[in-house]
Order: sequence, then structure tokens, then C-alpha cells
Amino acid sequence: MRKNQSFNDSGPSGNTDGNDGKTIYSVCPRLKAFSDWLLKIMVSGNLEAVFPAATREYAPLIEELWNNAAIQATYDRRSELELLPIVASYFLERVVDILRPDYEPSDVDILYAEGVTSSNGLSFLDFSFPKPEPAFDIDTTDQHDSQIRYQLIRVQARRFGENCKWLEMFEDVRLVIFCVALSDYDQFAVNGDGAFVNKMLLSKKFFENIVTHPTFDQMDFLLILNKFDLFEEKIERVPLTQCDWFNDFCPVISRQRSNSNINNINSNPSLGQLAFHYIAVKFKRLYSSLTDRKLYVALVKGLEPVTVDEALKYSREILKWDEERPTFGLSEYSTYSTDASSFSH
Ligand SMILES: Nc1nc2c(ncn2[C@@H]2O[C@H](COP(=O)(O)OP(=O)(O)OP(=O)(O)O)[C@@H](O)[C@H]2O)c(=O)[nH]1
Ligand SMILES: [Mg+2]
Repeated sequence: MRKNQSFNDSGPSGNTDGNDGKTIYSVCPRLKAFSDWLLKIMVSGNLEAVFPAATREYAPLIEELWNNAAIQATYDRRSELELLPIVASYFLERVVDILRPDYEPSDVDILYAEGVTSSNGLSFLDFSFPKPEPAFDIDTTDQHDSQIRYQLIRVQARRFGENCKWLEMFEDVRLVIFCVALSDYDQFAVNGDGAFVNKMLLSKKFFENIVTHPTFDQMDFLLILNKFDLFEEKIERVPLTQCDWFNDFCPVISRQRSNSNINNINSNPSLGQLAFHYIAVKFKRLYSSLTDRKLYVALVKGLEPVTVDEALKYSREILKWDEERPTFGLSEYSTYSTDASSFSH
């Protein structure tokens, strides 16, 4: 790396844009030199050699680049930029703060950060919730149960089958919470053979493999359909039928559609809400055809903790029904038991 690289307005030779051919997407030579330099480092794959040590001194330049009209005009067309992480704006808006030596990530920063995938495509994290403070007049059904141990396992669906040893970890598991991103329906990933595969179809295949695996025989499954916010926005411009599995989606939409409201799923639903129900039913039918059991489904916006809490509360209810199943028939016990209502929103 060249330390103290200077990006002055005259720019390095050969990099100056003439007035000809300028568009709203053209940046000045100085910023162009800086972004070309960044790109070169990224292409060289030598990021570790430059970052994080050098990042601090470039923070003002990155901030300037981000605020530049040409970059903002480009960002407005982000739906055409496949590789741009959705959370780019969140971090770029905070670049100067984040690059301060005393920066401590907030809970929200952590929530917005991309997960780090280990080289074998598997990551694990065990967690539980602390014992709640004893308090009067609080409905304890909303509180986390400190006795419950959660294991968060991130597997790259495309690598399933290469190394299934991790399945042995599931011996004492009572419920599998399987998470799928709704907004994956038009996205692609490279599978083990180097071919591009639709990410929703990859998740479907992975789901089929997991629910039919002997380790999970007779186990309850809660499917979390996540990234509903991105999905609702995307479905207005990208048809759901882009994913082959959803090619019979043809919703009847009332003219007076409500604005998106996660709690208002049944009255005057939005296109996103109709599509969520359609996808949930697709998974439910798939699950019952494979296992002869009922799949529970929850709708989540991962960046809104309250929706995650709701889904976890639903999972605790499922465990409770399970415990009480010998004494109470499910249908007597809860309104959640009817198939049409086995969704949590
Ligand atoms: N807008 C939005 N972002 C979410 C939601 N849930 C998670 N995210 C973001 O999605 C990113 C998760 O990144 P990863 O852990 O790489 O997972 P992923 O990108 O969904 O999955 P991969 O395709 O395997 O990379 C983080 O930036 C999260 O903040 C959600 O419901 N809505
Ligand atoms: Mg990602």
C-alpha cells in the first residue's frame, strides 16, 4: 500500500475527465482517483494490508465521496447494483464516527452489520436471555425464559451436504427455527458446482433436506420469513414470479389498498402481505407433504427487534403446547392451532 496517498484536485495523469461526456454520474478527478485506488485495492484482494490502519485518515474523503451528487445519483439507482449491500447507506452515513479510534458499535450497528461467514460456511453462537428482574404487574408471557438455550447456526444452504457433522449438535433440540429471507426470491448465489441458483430455491432445497433428515424426525419447526420490509418494497417493482416456485402467484388486489402495516395483515392487505401469505402456504404445504405435520410460520423484520421478540414468543408458545399436548387437544387449547391461523405477525 502507498501510505499517505494524496488525492488532490489535479488528479493523477490520465485520470482527468474532460468536460466532454460528463453526466450526472461523473465525479471530479480527485474523488475519481480515490475511488479508483480503493477499487484497485479491493481487486488485489489485499484489503488486510491497508485496513483498518489506513481507514481513519480517509474517513473525511469517504464522507465527501458519499455526499457527492454523482454518487448519490448512482445510489438512487441502487436496485441495479447487485453487489451493493443494502446496509451500505447506514454505515456510509456514519463513516466519520465509525472510524474514530474510540468508536464502540451500538446494538443497532451490530444489527445492521453483515454476518461474517467462516471459511467452511458454518457459524455457531449459543445464547440465552438473562433472568428478568422480578416485577409486579408484568405479564410474564411476554418475557424471555432464561431456562431456554438458543443455538444460532448459520449454514450456507449451497454448502449443505459437504459437511453435515454439525447436525449432531441437534440432539437435545426441541424446536427448530428455520429462517428464510423473503427478499431472496429474485436473488442468486453460486452453488457448489459454480452454477447460479435462485436463493429462494436454494433455501427450499435446504429446508427439504433438513425437515426430512432423521435428526429432526418428529421435531417441531417454526419457519421465520424474514426481511419483510425489503420484500414489501421489492415486490412492487419485481414480480414474485421471478422465482419459478412462485409462478402461480396471481393476487387479487383491492383498489383501496392499505399502507403496509405488519399488524393489519388481514384487513385490506398490501401486495407484500398477500405474497407473504402465499409463500407461507407454499412452505406449509411442502412441509406437510414431507412430514405429515404442521409448520408454524412467523413474519419478521429483522431490523425491528419487537418483531423478533414476537417470533420468539411464538416459539415459546409452541413449546408450551407441546408440553401440554397429552392433557389438552391442540384444538381445544389455542386459537393458534387452526391451520389458517398458525402464523405469527
Ligand atoms: N432491511 C432488512 N435487513 C435485514 C433484515 N434482517 C437482516 N437484515 C440485514 O441483512 C444482513 C444480514 O446479512 P448476512 O448475515 O450476510 O445474511 P444475508 O445477507 O441475509 O445472507 P447471505 O445471502 O448468506 O449473505 C445484515 O446487514 C442485516 O442488518 C430485515 O428484516 N430487513
Ligand atoms: Mg450477506
